[in-house]
Amino acid sequence: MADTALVLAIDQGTTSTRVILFDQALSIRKTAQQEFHQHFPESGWVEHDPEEIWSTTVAMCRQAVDSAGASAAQIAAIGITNQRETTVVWDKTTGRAVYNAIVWQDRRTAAYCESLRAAGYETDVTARTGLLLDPYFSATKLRWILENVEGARAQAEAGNLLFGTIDTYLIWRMTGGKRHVTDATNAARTMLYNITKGDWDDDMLTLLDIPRGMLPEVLDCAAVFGETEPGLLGARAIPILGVAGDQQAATIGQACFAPGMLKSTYGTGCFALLNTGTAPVFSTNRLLTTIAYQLDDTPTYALEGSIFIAGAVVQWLRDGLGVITSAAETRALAAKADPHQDVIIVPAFTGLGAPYWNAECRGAVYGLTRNSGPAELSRAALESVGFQTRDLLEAMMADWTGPAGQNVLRVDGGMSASDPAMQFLSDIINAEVDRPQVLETTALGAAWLAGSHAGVLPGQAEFASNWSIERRFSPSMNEGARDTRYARWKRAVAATMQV
Ligand SMILES: Nc1ncnc2c1ncn2[C@@H]1O[C@H](COP(=O)(O)OP(=O)(O)O)[C@@H](O)[C@H]1O
Ligand SMILES: O=P(O)(O)OC[C@H](O)CO
Repeated sequence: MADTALVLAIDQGTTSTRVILFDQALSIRKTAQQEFHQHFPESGWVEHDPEEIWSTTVAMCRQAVDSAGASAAQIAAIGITNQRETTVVWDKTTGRAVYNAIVWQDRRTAAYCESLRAAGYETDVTARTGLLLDPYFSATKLRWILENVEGARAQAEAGNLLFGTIDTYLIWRMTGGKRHVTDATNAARTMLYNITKGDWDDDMLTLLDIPRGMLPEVLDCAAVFGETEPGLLGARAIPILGVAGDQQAATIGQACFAPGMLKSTYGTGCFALLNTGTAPVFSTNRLLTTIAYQLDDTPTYALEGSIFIAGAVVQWLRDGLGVITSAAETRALAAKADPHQDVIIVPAFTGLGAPYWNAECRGAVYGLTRNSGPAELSRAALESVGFQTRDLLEAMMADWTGPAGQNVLRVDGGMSASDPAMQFLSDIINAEVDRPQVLETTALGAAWLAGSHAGVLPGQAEFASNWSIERRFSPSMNEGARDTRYARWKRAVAATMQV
């Protein structure tokens, strides 16, 4: 193992592209980050420009390497982690996308999903893919492009168009069009992949009328995905050896390798994943079944709860209401909130995700008085994330009969920096909440996949034993208060869904 070996992790997220250079001690040498444009062409539609995703990725890779004073020769491997489900279709000759990337948040296929549900398909779709019939996933977005972009269906049937999630699109570009591949975790988010058979599902392809030839080859998370075109990051071709969807990469970065271990990532939204081992657990409580990671041809499954608004509620206080100027201000404001007021925000700005899956309802604030102000709203915003997490964990625990892990929730993501939010979370779920030293767990997971496959980072057991805690939050709320407050939240959600 050369001392100089570095691993480059690309974290292509919903709002920004981040590239982190790790050394062999898994310390961060350099981070480069750039936001890109969000396009909202119609109500409920969200798109990204694939060229901008590509250009920010190349620019941030170069910036991270250059500003670290490193050279391509020192980079042993590249790992990629990405916003999941977001769908790109491109022409395999020109490399140009035929339409913008349709983002995971986009709801344009809601009516089509509803028609499939009304026709009785949901149970079968869930049995095959682990997912629910929701516009969130790639399949109906891909179908929309084939139906609505002029000439796309004919081109696809002639074998000229390719489909990919963002990992696949980036690898295609990075390898100069030589490799059309994805990993099992990203495949599992398309609603076209049979998660128990480990292959694209022909019945799903028939149902949605999608040509199989458009789909990438599916590999393990640590595998040879290709190598960069010389010139992209210096003269040397660099191998791409690790890929996982961002929430799965965070599960890996949090070393949740044993059944019963649970992580929750608080970024724009919140995604909680419970490792359920090598056999899938199918939810009876409206959670998703997904692949946490696949190594050595063996999938490890997870139950997933997806909340669409977590840190975004704090952004709304800042950008929508203008009552704060930075997210961190919520800490001091929440501490000043009147303890006699019980303001509740149900942040259903784009409907509610798991376990409610209500696309139609919209947000609400309850319990306002003449004295309610920025302090009470800040506290309510931070608490809304704890309440929503409890909803997820209640559903998970109802589904899960395996070992309880350590009855600990490992947290990460930008909002996990908020001490009051994490303390309330611990209080309302009545469990320990552990915040790790490295909060960039998503990039860390991708780096570990690539670096361990390259032989420059430790194996799974040593990686897990190196995971270290920065702070543990323990529950301090009494049971009566916890029950009263959670019951009020449930009433607030019920009322919000009725309006
Ligand atoms: N100190 C803080 N207190 C509360 N929320 C925070 C704090 N710092 C960041 N956030 C929230 O975290 C989110 C950013 O987290 P990040 O992991 O970068 O998200 P993403 O990857 O989804 O863009 C923002 O929505 C922001 O409002
Ligand atoms: O880009 P993020 O961090 O908001 O994550 C998005 C998720 O992968 C969507 O499923």
